[in-house]
Amino acid sequence: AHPRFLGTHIHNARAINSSYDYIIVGGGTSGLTVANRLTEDPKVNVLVLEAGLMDQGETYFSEPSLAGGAVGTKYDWNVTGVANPQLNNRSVTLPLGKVVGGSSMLNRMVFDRGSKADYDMWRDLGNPGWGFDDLLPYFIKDLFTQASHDGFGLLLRTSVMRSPVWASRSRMMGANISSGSAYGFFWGPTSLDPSKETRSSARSGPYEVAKNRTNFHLLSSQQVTKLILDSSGPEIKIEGVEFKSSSSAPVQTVTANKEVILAAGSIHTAALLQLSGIGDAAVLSKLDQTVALDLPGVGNNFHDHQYVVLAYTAANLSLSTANLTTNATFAAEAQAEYENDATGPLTTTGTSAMAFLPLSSYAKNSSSAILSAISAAPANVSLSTAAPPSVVQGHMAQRSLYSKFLAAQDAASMEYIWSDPSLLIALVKPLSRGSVTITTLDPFVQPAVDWRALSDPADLQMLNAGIEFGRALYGTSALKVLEATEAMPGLATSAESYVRDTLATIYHPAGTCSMLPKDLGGVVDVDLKVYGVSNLRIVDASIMPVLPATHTSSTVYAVAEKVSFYSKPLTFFFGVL
Ligand SMILES: Cc1cc2nc3c(=O)[nH]c(=O)nc-3n(C[C@H](O)[C@H](O)[C@H](O)COP(=O)(O)OP(=O)(O)OC[C@H]3O[C@@H](n4cnc5c(N)ncnc54)[C@H](O)[C@@H]3O)c2cc1C
Repeated sequence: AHPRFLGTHIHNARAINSSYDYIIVGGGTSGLTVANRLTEDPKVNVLVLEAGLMDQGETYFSEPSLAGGAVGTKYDWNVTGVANPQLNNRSVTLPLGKVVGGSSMLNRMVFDRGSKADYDMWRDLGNPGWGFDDLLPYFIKDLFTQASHDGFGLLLRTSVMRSPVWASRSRMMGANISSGSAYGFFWGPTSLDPSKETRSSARSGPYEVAKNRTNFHLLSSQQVTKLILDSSGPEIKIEGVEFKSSSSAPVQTVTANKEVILAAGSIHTAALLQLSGIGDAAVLSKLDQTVALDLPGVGNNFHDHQYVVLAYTAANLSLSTANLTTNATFAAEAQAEYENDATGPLTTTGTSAMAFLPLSSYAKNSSSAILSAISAAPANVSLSTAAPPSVVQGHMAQRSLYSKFLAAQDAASMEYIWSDPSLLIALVKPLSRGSVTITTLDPFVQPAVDWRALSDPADLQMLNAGIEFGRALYGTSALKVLEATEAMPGLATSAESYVRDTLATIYHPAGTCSMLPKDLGGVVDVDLKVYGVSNLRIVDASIMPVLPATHTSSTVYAVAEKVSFYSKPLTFFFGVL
């Protein structure tokens, strides 16, 4: 047995206990949120195993204007997807946090929620208790216990507007983004501590709150490589996990007295299940993996938000983000202002002015044709031929709800982010579905991430319409003052070829362990327990059956808050508002 260690962040793997009530795999956004809630009960002890490092206080983890600076560094898994024929055989890179705090440390800090229709779709797919009204208390709870007037929590707010043209002249369309009407133009909130104007993350929030509790241990730089299964009973039981600091390091083990909770994110949670013999038997057998549990949904239903840039130059833009790189005096003043007073342009990420629009708004002329094409297409049009029957059934159920969703006026499918003087245009309700699959039993080889973007032709049609609408915005009186010229794609290039050449992820992978009925390709039930396993839950972005039309972090926190309540043994729940 290991000697008992009464610390929190443990640097020596030998210093942990031999068993814990709960073992959480992944110390990211969802994992740390659940760890914080579980360790509120001093009788419960929790170990978080995190593959990444603890940060060293780098400025890109705190200053809003440097948000995303950790992408491509040692704090990023640096995953590359498989070549996609629909994208002219390009492989798209997918940044993912590999650090204590996970992707909440790498993200661009937009902190919004989807519309009522987004989460009601989750409920209507066979998940009672997961509609917008059910989730709202957990959105409000988030990391932070005290709600402010806008419902986004005291530690979160927006700051100085660095895009005055868009922000002041875009017509505010009355969007009430915190209570289920997340469509129209708005100034997006950011996850930001207003007392210091620094990033709020799972590291600065739940980790800081929980870190001095003696019942909370976090072991970083240790990758969980396998779940240890006991298959002797009617349901599989997870006895514990194996972990290693590197491919060549010795395997270590730790035992779970109650539950193992997977929070390794949409790519690695699915891969870890497959490495442990839980997944689509057809896929596992090909790898000579012993099939402990045939659960075809694992790794399927993978989807992500995706964007292109409509790039402009502007003759009449006096103040812009670019001044920070092109004007040394301006940049020095901004830096001094931030350091001395925590004010000024460096308090923003530069991408807070945004619009989420329904199909009928951005595709006025083509929305009927797009809806008809979706209805007429074979239900499995976007799926691989290898998709298991239950996954096909689940996709059919999604598509029938999509048709209603896309026809609605109060549900968005396209996002516009102002990045002066250009626009990022993101498809936030894609129909195409891909997969995440291990290709070897070596846990240090990244799984194949097959995005299959644009495999459903309707996605391309929506993006084409989205680009046309974006162009039209520059002709409105609000934006005409910029005297802007389109730089990319430029009128000589067709929108379609531009999309195929440049479409990229906007960093919201989801769906690979969907919360759905099992016969619809589900992996977890409404308590987020894995089907067929008595003590295994999944709490990360992989459980989203359909991506909401919003940036995902606030939804990830809300899901983790909701499941913490289910997980908590013998504790009382006092309400969340
Ligand atoms: C570059 C970028 C920009 C983004 N921008 C925004 C934004 O502006 N707004 C927004 O709302 N959302 C944004 N997101 C998305 C959002 O941050 C994620 O949806 C969310 O953080 C995912 O939370 P998670 O708990 O599912 O996974 P993560 O937070 O990624 O946590 C997973 C953790 O598990 C660890 N792990 C993985 N495998 C193992 C293993 N085998 N053993 C041990 N540990 C393991 C990882 O290292 C990681 O720390 C962005 C994401 C990225 C990457």
